Amino acid sequence: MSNVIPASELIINPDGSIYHLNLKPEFLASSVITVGDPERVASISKYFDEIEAKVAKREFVTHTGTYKGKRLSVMSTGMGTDNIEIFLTELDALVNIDLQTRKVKDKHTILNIVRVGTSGSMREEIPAGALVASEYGVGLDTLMQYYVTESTSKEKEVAKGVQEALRLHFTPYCFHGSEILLDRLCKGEIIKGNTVTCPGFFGPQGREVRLKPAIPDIIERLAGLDVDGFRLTNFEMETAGYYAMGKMLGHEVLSLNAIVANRITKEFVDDPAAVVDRLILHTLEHI
Ligand SMILES: O=P(O)(O)O[C@H]1O[C@H](CO)[C@@H](O)[C@H]1O
Ligand SMILES: O=c1cc[nH]c(=O)[nH]1
Repeated sequence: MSNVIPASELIINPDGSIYHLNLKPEFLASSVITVGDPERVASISKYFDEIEAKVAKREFVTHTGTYKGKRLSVMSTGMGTDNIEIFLTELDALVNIDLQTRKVKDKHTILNIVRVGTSGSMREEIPAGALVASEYGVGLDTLMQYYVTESTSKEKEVAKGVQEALRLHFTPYCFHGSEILLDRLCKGEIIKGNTVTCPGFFGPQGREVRLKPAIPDIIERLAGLDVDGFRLTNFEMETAGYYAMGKMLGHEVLSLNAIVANRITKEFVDDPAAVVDRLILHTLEHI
């Protein structure tokens, strides 16, 4: 028998919805497509046969409906792993906690969660316009300093390699995405990669606008890393948080990346929405 989770720890709104996502369990499908940008939710749900629910609070916008008869939720998370921590904790609570009794349910429900996001390539051979499925996510943020995690020896080796390459004062984290979803979605034009998740878009990804990054050669250091054949491919801001939280909470999670920038050739795609749309249509067909 699990303990009652107090009102201050898992917050339920007066209408019975969960605090930040503003959702009730019945509004959530078991397959969820996630995006960073709240406006991207409608650019996916416009392909639905019908939309049964639209809910919004802060950066968390949800549309639930059906695509070719399959029930799906599309949800936005905003940017960064701090948002992903809130997002996945509350998403999991909607299916694995009885919100009336505030107890963990005896039967665990697994969600299929696919991130459809944008990303920058750190490899010349992965051009702007490519689509990448993240096999591993490596987090340069400190979110996992606050959770008790278990990782495989390969994940630990990669994390240590990245720490040494960047001479960081803390250990980054590394987690594998869902094998099941990789098999299902990494096909056609989608290539496999390993994604670095950064706690920012500019300095932490080696961009210099007015401020000097502390690690100005971060791209070269990360792109040059080789841990027994393991190579990093692209930068973004959420994947590692998804993979770590998803594994701890027991869900299938995959991150798909529309490469909009190549940091080596300095290119940015002419029409980012068109690249994202290719990834959206692929995801809707195969999820
Ligand atoms: O396009 P989204 O999903 O927001 O993903 C990427 O784009 C944002 C930065 O522009 C970050 O959230 C990064 O992870
Ligand atoms: O270079 C990029 C492009 C998209 N998103 C990122 O975080 N970085």
